[in-house]
Amino acid sequence: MIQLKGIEKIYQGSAASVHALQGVDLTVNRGEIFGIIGKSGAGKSTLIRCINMLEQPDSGSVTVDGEELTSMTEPHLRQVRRKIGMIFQHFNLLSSRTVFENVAFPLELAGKSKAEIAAAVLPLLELVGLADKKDQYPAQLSGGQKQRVGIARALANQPKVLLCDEATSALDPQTTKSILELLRNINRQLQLTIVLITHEMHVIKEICDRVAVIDGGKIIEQGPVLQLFTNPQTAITRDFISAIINHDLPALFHDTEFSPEPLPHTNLVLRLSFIGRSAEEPVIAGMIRRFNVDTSILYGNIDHIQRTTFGTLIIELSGEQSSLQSALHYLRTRELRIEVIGYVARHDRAAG
Ligand SMILES: Nc1ncnc2c1ncn2[C@@H]1O[C@H](COP(=O)(O)OP(=O)(O)OP(=O)(O)O)[C@@H](O)[C@H]1O
Repeated sequence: MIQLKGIEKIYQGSAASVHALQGVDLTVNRGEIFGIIGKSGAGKSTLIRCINMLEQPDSGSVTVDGEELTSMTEPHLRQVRRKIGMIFQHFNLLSSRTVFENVAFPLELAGKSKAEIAAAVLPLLELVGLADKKDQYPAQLSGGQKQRVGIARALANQPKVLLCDEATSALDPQTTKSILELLRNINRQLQLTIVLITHEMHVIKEICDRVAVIDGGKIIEQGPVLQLFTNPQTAITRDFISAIINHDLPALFHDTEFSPEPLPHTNLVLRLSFIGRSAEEPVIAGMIRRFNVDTSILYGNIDHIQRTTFGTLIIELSGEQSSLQSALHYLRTRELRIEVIGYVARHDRAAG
């Protein structure tokens, strides 16, 4: 649906230039919700604005629904842009227009008649749950309601793609949740392809199918959201995820030295990651039953990404080295991801 190839963007400043995008390749499939996450200054806004050519790349190609945008004439581009809706962090509503008139605005620009406009706007206001606010002005609305107007306005020309530029960053957690639910609903109902940028991993976790991580103008990692959460490849991704899943060791271990190899009188500390059905299997109970090891659970978390269960456990195993190795071998045969954190000197706290 959307294909970016070799996108480069350099901003020329008076003192220095900024290489904001460096060879970005990205493919967004029809009907999916694709998230782009990155820190401040990573290049997210520049990237999303290249998709509808609000920002002109210096080189590379942008293809949306089969049309290449970078070589288009301005009038042709204006037409194509109608099929790409956009919503913004600060809503960008026209304060002197009512809710109805804000949503009607893009239809007026497209030359629609009054009757056509009335027929289009009211169902959109129903869709976003604001039919009763149609005669109010933006100043009379809450942040969440303003973003709903922004969404209705973005949908007015029946776009195939919706770009969301930090659409929930100015909203409180509860309102964020309801706006994300609305985006998920319209994605399904209208088979709308959605691209969103954010600096918050919980937004990605809540609604995205796939995600790309951008840093210093480059895509450093991308894939299905579940894969990224359960098997992050870069420190930056792990950092984002740690806002949701604790990948750090418990404070108890902060001053502990781990040996990568088993030594006499040491316990084994493991991080186990469970995905899907394996999260529901009694793996730990099975291990304890088979091998003579004591097990302390130091950290545990079970969560859901969309409808898939996943979890993380940090456990400390105590026992004879031969039993620890047998237990480790057993765990490795299960459908889990096992990370050996290391071996620690045996102490009093094991087997809680
Ligand atoms: N119009 C501009 N002129 C010069 N430099 C710019 C311009 N717009 C962005 N930049 C620079 O390009 C880089 C990428 O900026 P961009 O706004 O795309 O990042 P971002 O990830 O969206 O950041 P934020 O989350 O803070 O908005 C930054 O170093 C920024 O300072």
